[in-house]
Amino acid sequence: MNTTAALIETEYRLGAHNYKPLDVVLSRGEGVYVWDMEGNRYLDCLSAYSAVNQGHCHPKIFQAMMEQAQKLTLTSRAFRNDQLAHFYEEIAALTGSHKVLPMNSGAEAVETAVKAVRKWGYEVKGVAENKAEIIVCSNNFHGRTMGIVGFSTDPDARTGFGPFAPGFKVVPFGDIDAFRAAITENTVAFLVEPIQGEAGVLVPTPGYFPAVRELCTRHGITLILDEIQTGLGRTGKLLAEEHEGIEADVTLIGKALSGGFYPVSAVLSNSEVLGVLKPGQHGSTFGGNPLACAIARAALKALTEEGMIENSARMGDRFQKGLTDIRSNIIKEVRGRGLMLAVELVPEAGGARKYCEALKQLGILAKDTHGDTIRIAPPLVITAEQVDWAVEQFAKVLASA
Ligand SMILES: Cc1ncc(COP(=O)(O)O)c(C=O)c1O
Repeated sequence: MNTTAALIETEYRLGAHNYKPLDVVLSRGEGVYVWDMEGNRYLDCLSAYSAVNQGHCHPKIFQAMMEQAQKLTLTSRAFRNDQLAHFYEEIAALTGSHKVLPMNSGAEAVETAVKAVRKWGYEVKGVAENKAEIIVCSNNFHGRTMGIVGFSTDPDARTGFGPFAPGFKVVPFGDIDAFRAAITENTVAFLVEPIQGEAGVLVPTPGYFPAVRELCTRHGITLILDEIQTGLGRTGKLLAEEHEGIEADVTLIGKALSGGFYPVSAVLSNSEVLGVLKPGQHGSTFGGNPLACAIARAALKALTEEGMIENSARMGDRFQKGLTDIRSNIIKEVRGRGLMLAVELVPEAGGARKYCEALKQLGILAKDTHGDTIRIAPPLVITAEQVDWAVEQFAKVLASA
Protein backbone atom coordinates (compact mmCIF):
# COMPACT_ATOMS: atom_id res chain seq x y z
CA MET A 1 0.00 0.00 0.00
CA ASN A 2 2.98 2.29 0.52
CA THR A 3 4.14 2.73 -3.05
CA THR A 4 3.55 6.05 -4.76
CA ALA A 5 1.18 4.47 -7.26
CA ALA A 6 -0.82 2.72 -4.55
CA LEU A 7 -1.22 5.90 -2.50
CA ILE A 8 -2.36 7.85 -5.56
CA GLU A 9 -4.83 5.10 -6.45
CA THR A 10 -6.27 5.03 -2.91
CA GLU A 11 -6.57 8.81 -2.79
CA TYR A 12 -8.38 8.77 -6.09
CA ARG A 13 -10.73 5.96 -5.06
CA LEU A 14 -11.64 7.21 -1.58
CA GLY A 15 -11.17 10.96 -1.73
CA ALA A 16 -13.49 13.56 -3.25
CA HIS A 17 -11.99 14.84 -6.50
CA ASN A 18 -12.10 18.49 -5.52
CA TYR A 19 -8.42 19.04 -6.39
CA LYS A 20 -6.34 18.08 -9.38
CA PRO A 21 -2.88 17.74 -7.84
CA LEU A 22 0.30 17.06 -9.73
CA ASP A 23 1.11 13.40 -9.28
CA VAL A 24 3.89 13.72 -6.76
CA VAL A 25 3.52 12.26 -3.26
CA LEU A 26 5.48 14.37 -0.81
CA SER A 27 6.73 12.96 2.43
CA ARG A 28 9.31 15.40 3.80
CA GLY A 29 10.17 19.10 3.74
CA GLU A 30 12.93 21.39 4.93
CA GLY A 31 13.37 25.06 4.08
CA VAL A 32 12.59 25.62 0.40
CA TYR A 33 12.75 21.90 -0.43
CA VAL A 34 10.31 19.01 -0.33
CA TRP A 35 11.02 15.35 -1.10
CA ASP A 36 8.80 12.70 -2.62
CA MET A 37 8.57 9.10 -1.48
CA GLU A 38 11.38 8.03 -3.78
CA GLY A 39 13.66 10.65 -2.26
CA ASN A 40 13.54 13.05 -5.23
CA ARG A 41 14.05 16.64 -4.13
CA TYR A 42 11.99 19.58 -5.41
CA LEU A 43 12.24 23.31 -4.92
CA ASP A 44 8.79 24.28 -3.67
CA CYS A 45 7.54 27.23 -5.71
CA LEU A 46 4.05 27.20 -4.21
CA SER A 47 4.65 27.13 -0.43
CA ALA A 48 1.20 25.61 0.11
CA TYR A 49 -0.41 28.64 -1.51
CA SER A 50 1.86 30.98 0.49
CA ALA A 51 1.28 29.35 3.87
CA VAL A 52 4.85 28.12 4.31
CA ASN A 53 6.55 31.51 3.99
CA GLN A 54 9.03 30.63 6.74
CA GLY A 55 10.15 27.45 4.94
CA HIS A 56 9.11 23.87 5.58
CA CYS A 57 9.36 22.56 9.14
CA HIS A 58 11.02 25.69 10.49
CA PRO A 59 12.92 24.42 13.56
CA LYS A 60 11.99 27.28 15.91
CA ILE A 61 8.29 27.07 15.07
CA PHE A 62 8.52 23.31 15.51
CA GLN A 63 10.16 23.77 18.90
CA ALA A 64 7.50 26.26 20.06
CA MET A 65 4.80 23.87 18.91
CA MET A 66 6.31 20.91 20.77
CA GLU A 67 6.84 22.88 23.96
CA GLN A 68 3.27 24.16 23.93
CA ALA A 69 1.81 20.78 22.96
CA GLN A 70 3.33 19.29 26.09
CA LYS A 71 1.79 21.96 28.29
CA LEU A 72 -1.69 22.88 27.06
CA THR A 73 -3.33 22.69 23.64
CA LEU A 74 -6.97 23.70 23.96
CA THR A 75 -9.08 25.39 26.58
CA SER A 76 -11.77 26.93 24.38
CA ARG A 77 -12.51 30.59 24.95
CA ALA A 78 -14.69 29.68 27.93
CA PHE A 79 -11.50 30.24 29.91
CA ARG A 80 -8.44 32.40 29.36
CA ASN A 81 -5.10 30.92 28.40
CA ASP A 82 -1.63 32.28 29.00
CA GLN A 83 -0.73 32.57 25.27
CA LEU A 84 -3.61 34.64 23.93
CA ALA A 85 -2.71 38.03 25.40
CA HIS A 86 0.85 37.70 24.07
CA PHE A 87 -0.50 36.74 20.65
CA TYR A 88 -2.70 39.87 20.64
CA GLU A 89 0.08 42.09 21.90
CA GLU A 90 2.65 40.92 19.37
CA ILE A 91 0.28 41.15 16.39
CA ALA A 92 -0.95 44.58 17.49
CA ALA A 93 2.62 45.84 17.91
CA LEU A 94 3.61 44.51 14.49
CA THR A 95 0.61 45.74 12.52
CA GLY A 96 -0.64 48.74 14.50
CA SER A 97 -4.07 47.17 14.91
CA HIS A 98 -6.18 47.92 17.96
CA LYS A 99 -8.26 44.76 18.05
CA VAL A 100 -7.45 41.17 17.13
CA LEU A 101 -9.90 38.29 16.72
CA PRO A 102 -8.32 34.85 16.30
CA MET A 103 -9.90 32.32 13.95
CA ASN A 104 -8.67 29.17 12.20
CA SER A 105 -8.83 29.19 8.39
CA GLY A 106 -8.66 32.11 6.01
CA ALA A 107 -12.25 31.63 4.90
CA GLU A 108 -13.35 31.78 8.51
CA ALA A 109 -11.56 35.10 8.95
CA VAL A 110 -13.34 36.46 5.86
CA GLU A 111 -16.75 35.27 7.10
CA THR A 112 -15.99 36.84 10.48
CA ALA A 113 -15.12 40.17 8.88
CA VAL A 114 -18.35 40.11 6.87
CA LYS A 115 -20.32 39.58 10.06
CA ALA A 116 -18.43 42.29 11.94
CA VAL A 117 -18.77 45.01 9.28
CA ARG A 118 -22.46 44.29 8.83
CA LYS A 119 -22.98 44.61 12.57
CA TRP A 120 -20.83 47.74 12.54
CA GLY A 121 -22.98 49.15 9.74
CA TYR A 122 -26.12 48.46 11.72
CA GLU A 123 -24.91 49.73 15.08
CA VAL A 124 -22.50 52.52 14.20
CA LYS A 125 -23.33 53.72 10.69
CA GLY A 126 -27.08 53.35 11.19
CA VAL A 127 -27.81 51.11 8.17
CA ALA A 128 -31.19 49.42 8.55
CA GLU A 129 -31.19 45.74 9.48
CA ASN A 130 -30.73 43.41 6.47
CA LYS A 131 -29.84 46.34 4.18
CA ALA A 132 -26.05 46.31 4.50
CA GLU A 133 -24.14 46.14 1.22
CA ILE A 134 -20.56 44.99 0.77
CA ILE A 135 -18.70 45.74 -2.44
CA VAL A 136 -16.32 43.04 -3.72
CA CYS A 137 -14.28 42.59 -6.91
CA SER A 138 -14.68 40.39 -9.93
CA ASN A 139 -12.21 37.48 -9.98
CA ASN A 140 -11.97 37.69 -6.21
CA PHE A 141 -10.82 34.74 -4.18
CA HIS A 142 -11.61 34.80 -0.47
CA GLY A 143 -12.18 31.11 0.29
CA ARG A 144 -14.67 28.32 -0.23
CA THR A 145 -17.41 28.64 2.39
CA MET A 146 -21.02 29.37 1.47
CA GLY A 147 -21.06 33.08 2.27
CA ILE A 148 -17.92 33.59 0.21
CA VAL A 149 -18.70 31.52 -2.88
CA GLY A 150 -21.96 33.45 -3.07
CA PHE A 151 -20.03 36.52 -4.20
CA SER A 152 -17.40 34.70 -6.24
CA THR A 153 -17.45 35.37 -9.99
CA ASP A 154 -15.78 32.06 -10.84
CA PRO A 155 -18.39 29.70 -12.33
CA ASP A 156 -16.57 26.64 -10.92
CA ALA A 157 -16.75 28.10 -7.43
CA ARG A 158 -20.46 28.97 -7.51
CA THR A 159 -22.48 27.20 -10.18
CA GLY A 160 -24.98 24.83 -8.59
CA PHE A 161 -24.10 25.76 -5.02
CA GLY A 162 -26.81 28.39 -4.50
CA PRO A 163 -28.98 29.86 -3.10
CA PHE A 164 -26.55 32.44 -1.81
CA ALA A 165 -26.69 35.22 0.77
CA PRO A 166 -27.64 38.64 -0.63
CA GLY A 167 -25.89 41.92 0.14
CA PHE A 168 -22.85 41.86 -2.15
CA LYS A 169 -22.11 43.98 -5.23
CA VAL A 170 -19.35 43.05 -7.64
CA VAL A 171 -17.19 45.65 -9.40
CA PRO A 172 -14.16 45.12 -11.67
CA PHE A 173 -10.85 45.00 -9.78
CA GLY A 174 -8.82 48.13 -10.34
CA ASP A 175 -11.74 50.22 -11.67
CA ILE A 176 -12.14 53.18 -9.35
CA ASP A 177 -15.08 54.66 -11.29
CA ALA A 178 -17.02 51.40 -10.97
CA PHE A 179 -16.28 51.34 -7.26
CA ARG A 180 -17.44 54.93 -6.83
CA ALA A 181 -20.63 54.22 -8.78
CA ALA A 182 -21.46 51.17 -6.65
CA ILE A 183 -21.42 53.09 -3.34
CA THR A 184 -24.79 53.75 -1.70
CA GLU A 185 -25.78 54.91 1.77
CA ASN A 186 -26.05 51.23 2.71
CA THR A 187 -22.48 50.37 1.73
CA VAL A 188 -20.69 49.18 4.85
CA ALA A 189 -17.50 47.75 3.41
CA PHE A 190 -15.23 47.13 0.45
CA LEU A 191 -13.64 43.69 0.64
CA VAL A 192 -10.63 43.31 -1.65
CA GLU A 193 -7.27 41.57 -2.08
CA PRO A 194 -4.34 44.02 -2.41
CA ILE A 195 -3.06 41.76 -5.22
CA GLN A 196 -5.47 39.22 -6.65
CA GLY A 197 -3.63 35.96 -6.07
CA GLU A 198 -5.84 33.14 -7.29
CA ALA A 199 -6.91 35.30 -10.23
CA GLY A 200 -3.33 35.05 -11.47
CA VAL A 201 -1.33 37.55 -9.38
CA LEU A 202 -3.00 40.71 -10.67
CA VAL A 203 -1.26 43.81 -9.36
CA PRO A 204 -3.44 46.96 -9.32
CA THR A 205 -2.37 50.07 -11.19
CA PRO A 206 -0.64 52.75 -9.10
CA GLY A 207 -3.12 55.12 -7.50
CA TYR A 208 -6.04 52.69 -7.36
CA PHE A 209 -5.76 51.83 -3.67
CA PRO A 210 -5.08 55.40 -2.47
CA ALA A 211 -8.24 56.43 -4.36
CA VAL A 212 -10.16 53.53 -2.82
CA ARG A 213 -8.94 54.56 0.62
CA GLU A 214 -10.05 58.12 0.04
CA LEU A 215 -13.55 57.10 -1.11
CA CYS A 216 -13.95 54.70 1.82
CA THR A 217 -13.01 57.42 4.30
CA ARG A 218 -15.26 59.97 2.62
CA HIS A 219 -18.32 57.67 2.59
CA GLY A 220 -17.80 55.98 5.95
CA ILE A 221 -17.04 52.58 4.40
CA THR A 222 -14.74 50.08 6.08
CA LEU A 223 -11.89 48.99 3.85
CA ILE A 224 -11.26 45.27 4.41
CA LEU A 225 -7.97 44.13 2.92
CA ASP A 226 -7.74 40.37 2.57
CA GLU A 227 -4.01 39.88 3.17
CA ILE A 228 -4.37 36.16 3.76
CA GLN A 229 -2.16 35.47 0.76
CA THR A 230 -0.36 38.79 0.25
CA GLY A 231 0.43 39.34 3.92
CA LEU A 232 3.27 38.33 6.20
CA GLY A 233 6.14 39.11 3.89
CA ARG A 234 4.96 37.48 0.70
CA THR A 235 5.14 40.70 -1.36
CA GLY A 236 8.34 41.99 0.24
CA LYS A 237 6.57 44.00 2.95
CA LEU A 238 4.90 42.78 6.11
CA LEU A 239 1.53 43.72 4.56
CA ALA A 240 0.94 44.51 0.90
CA GLU A 241 -0.97 47.68 1.89
CA GLU A 242 2.44 49.22 2.63
CA HIS A 243 3.20 49.26 -1.11
CA GLU A 244 0.12 51.43 -1.57
CA GLY A 245 0.81 53.79 1.34
CA ILE A 246 -2.60 53.11 2.85
CA GLU A 247 -4.05 51.52 5.97
CA ALA A 248 -7.04 49.22 5.98
CA ASP A 249 -9.76 49.42 8.63
CA VAL A 250 -9.91 45.65 8.75
CA THR A 251 -7.02 43.36 7.78
CA LEU A 252 -7.30 39.62 7.37
CA ILE A 253 -4.29 37.39 7.86
CA GLY A 254 -3.94 33.61 7.86
CA LYS A 255 -1.84 31.06 5.98
CA ALA A 256 1.75 32.04 6.95
CA LEU A 257 0.54 33.14 10.38
CA SER A 258 1.35 29.59 11.42
CA GLY A 259 4.25 28.94 9.03
CA GLY A 260 2.29 25.96 7.78
CA PHE A 261 2.08 24.07 11.08
CA TYR A 262 -1.55 24.53 11.96
CA PRO A 263 -4.46 26.59 10.63
CA VAL A 264 -4.41 30.01 12.28
CA SER A 265 -6.04 33.17 11.00
CA ALA A 266 -6.96 36.52 12.49
CA VAL A 267 -9.15 39.52 11.86
CA LEU A 268 -7.40 42.78 12.77
CA SER A 269 -9.24 46.08 13.02
CA ASN A 270 -9.51 49.50 14.52
CA SER A 271 -11.32 49.45 17.87
CA GLU A 272 -14.66 50.35 16.31
CA VAL A 273 -15.32 47.41 13.96
CA LEU A 274 -14.44 44.41 16.13
CA GLY A 275 -15.65 46.43 19.10
CA VAL A 276 -19.27 45.78 18.02
CA LEU A 277 -19.05 42.04 18.73
CA LYS A 278 -20.46 41.13 22.12
CA PRO A 279 -20.28 37.84 24.04
CA GLY A 280 -22.35 35.17 22.33
CA GLN A 281 -22.30 36.81 18.89
CA HIS A 282 -19.27 35.06 17.40
CA GLY A 283 -16.79 32.36 18.32
CA SER A 284 -14.98 29.16 17.49
CA THR A 285 -13.95 26.21 19.68
CA PHE A 286 -10.39 26.21 18.34
CA GLY A 287 -9.96 29.94 17.61
CA GLY A 288 -7.29 31.45 19.89
CA ASN A 289 -6.25 28.14 21.39
CA PRO A 290 -2.88 28.14 23.18
CA LEU A 291 -1.22 25.79 20.70
CA ALA A 292 -2.25 27.98 17.75
CA CYS A 293 -1.13 31.13 19.59
CA ALA A 294 2.28 29.67 20.47
CA ILE A 295 2.82 28.54 16.88
CA ALA A 296 1.74 31.89 15.46
CA ARG A 297 3.98 33.80 17.85
CA ALA A 298 6.97 31.71 16.78
CA ALA A 299 6.00 32.04 13.11
CA LEU A 300 5.84 35.85 13.36
CA LYS A 301 9.12 35.93 15.26
CA ALA A 302 10.86 33.87 12.57
CA LEU A 303 9.45 36.10 9.86
CA THR A 304 10.53 39.36 11.44
CA GLU A 305 13.74 38.39 13.23
CA GLU A 306 15.30 36.29 10.49
CA GLY A 307 15.10 38.90 7.76
CA MET A 308 12.56 37.00 5.68
CA ILE A 309 10.53 40.03 4.62
CA GLU A 310 13.61 41.85 3.31
CA ASN A 311 14.75 38.63 1.64
CA SER A 312 11.36 38.35 -0.06
CA ALA A 313 11.81 41.83 -1.54
CA ARG A 314 15.38 41.15 -2.71
CA MET A 315 14.85 37.62 -4.01
CA GLY A 316 11.53 38.62 -5.54
CA ASP A 317 13.23 41.31 -7.61
CA ARG A 318 15.96 38.87 -8.63
CA PHE A 319 13.48 36.15 -9.56
CA GLN A 320 11.26 38.55 -11.49
CA LYS A 321 14.20 39.98 -13.40
CA GLY A 322 15.49 36.49 -14.18
CA LEU A 323 12.12 35.41 -15.52
CA THR A 324 11.70 38.63 -17.49
CA ASP A 325 15.06 38.04 -19.16
CA ILE A 326 14.03 34.60 -20.48
CA ARG A 327 13.74 34.75 -24.25
CA SER A 328 10.60 32.88 -25.14
CA ASN A 329 7.80 33.37 -27.61
CA ILE A 330 5.27 31.77 -25.26
CA ILE A 331 5.68 34.16 -22.32
CA LYS A 332 3.03 36.86 -22.42
CA GLU A 333 3.87 38.58 -19.15
CA VAL A 334 5.92 38.20 -15.98
CA ARG A 335 4.41 40.05 -13.02
CA GLY A 336 4.17 40.21 -9.26
CA ARG A 337 5.61 41.78 -6.15
CA GLY A 338 8.23 40.32 -3.86
CA LEU A 339 8.00 36.55 -4.01
CA MET A 340 4.39 36.58 -5.21
CA LEU A 341 5.07 36.07 -8.91
CA ALA A 342 3.42 34.76 -12.03
CA VAL A 343 4.33 33.96 -15.60
CA GLU A 344 1.39 34.25 -17.95
CA LEU A 345 1.73 32.28 -21.17
CA VAL A 346 0.20 33.10 -24.52
CA PRO A 347 -2.93 31.07 -25.37
CA GLU A 348 -1.02 29.22 -28.13
CA ALA A 349 1.23 27.69 -25.44
CA GLY A 350 -1.54 25.20 -24.72
CA GLY A 351 -2.05 25.90 -21.01
CA ALA A 352 0.28 26.22 -18.04
CA ARG A 353 -0.31 22.76 -16.64
CA LYS A 354 2.02 20.91 -18.99
CA TYR A 355 4.84 23.36 -18.21
CA CYS A 356 4.29 22.71 -14.48
CA GLU A 357 4.59 18.99 -15.25
CA ALA A 358 7.85 19.68 -17.12
CA LEU A 359 9.16 21.81 -14.25
CA LYS A 360 8.40 18.94 -11.89
CA GLN A 361 10.69 16.70 -13.96
CA LEU A 362 13.45 19.28 -13.44
CA GLY A 363 12.89 19.49 -9.68
CA ILE A 364 10.53 22.46 -9.33
CA LEU A 365 6.98 22.38 -8.02
CA ALA A 366 4.88 25.27 -9.31
CA LYS A 367 1.15 25.60 -9.85
CA ASP A 368 -0.88 26.52 -12.88
CA THR A 369 -3.80 28.85 -12.36
CA HIS A 370 -6.55 30.07 -14.67
CA GLY A 371 -5.30 27.94 -17.51
CA ASP A 372 -2.44 30.03 -18.82
CA THR A 373 -0.61 31.26 -15.73
CA ILE A 374 2.18 29.66 -13.68
CA ARG A 375 2.25 30.95 -10.13
CA ILE A 376 5.56 31.18 -8.35
CA ALA A 377 5.64 31.64 -4.58
CA PRO A 378 8.64 29.95 -2.96
CA PRO A 379 9.31 30.12 0.79
CA LEU A 380 10.76 33.51 1.73
CA VAL A 381 14.03 31.88 2.85
CA ILE A 382 15.09 31.17 -0.74
CA THR A 383 18.71 32.13 -1.54
CA ALA A 384 20.14 33.91 -4.59
CA GLU A 385 21.72 30.62 -5.79
CA GLN A 386 18.39 28.85 -5.52
CA VAL A 387 16.61 31.66 -7.37
CA ASP A 388 19.20 31.55 -10.17
CA TRP A 389 18.93 27.78 -10.42
CA ALA A 390 15.12 28.01 -10.54
CA VAL A 391 15.28 30.65 -13.29
CA GLU A 392 17.52 28.32 -15.32
CA GLN A 393 14.92 25.55 -15.04
CA PHE A 394 12.11 27.91 -16.06
CA ALA A 395 14.23 28.99 -19.02
CA LYS A 396 14.76 25.38 -20.10
CA VAL A 397 11.05 24.63 -19.97
CA LEU A 398 9.72 27.86 -21.42
CA ALA A 399 12.41 28.61 -23.98
CA SER A 400 12.29 25.12 -25.44
CA ALA A 401 8.59 25.41 -26.17
C1 LIG B 1 -6.79 35.95 -0.56
C2 LIG B 1 -7.31 34.71 0.11
N1 LIG B 1 -8.30 34.82 1.01
C3 LIG B 1 -8.78 33.74 1.65
C4 LIG B 1 -8.31 32.48 1.37
C5 LIG B 1 -8.89 31.27 2.06
O1 LIG B 1 -8.03 30.76 3.00
P1 LIG B 1 -8.24 29.25 3.53
O2 LIG B 1 -7.94 28.34 2.41
O3 LIG B 1 -7.28 29.13 4.68
O4 LIG B 1 -9.67 29.16 3.98
C6 LIG B 1 -7.28 32.33 0.43
C7 LIG B 1 -6.75 30.99 0.10
O5 LIG B 1 -6.09 30.75 -0.89
C8 LIG B 1 -6.78 33.47 -0.22
O6 LIG B 1 -5.80 33.38 -1.13
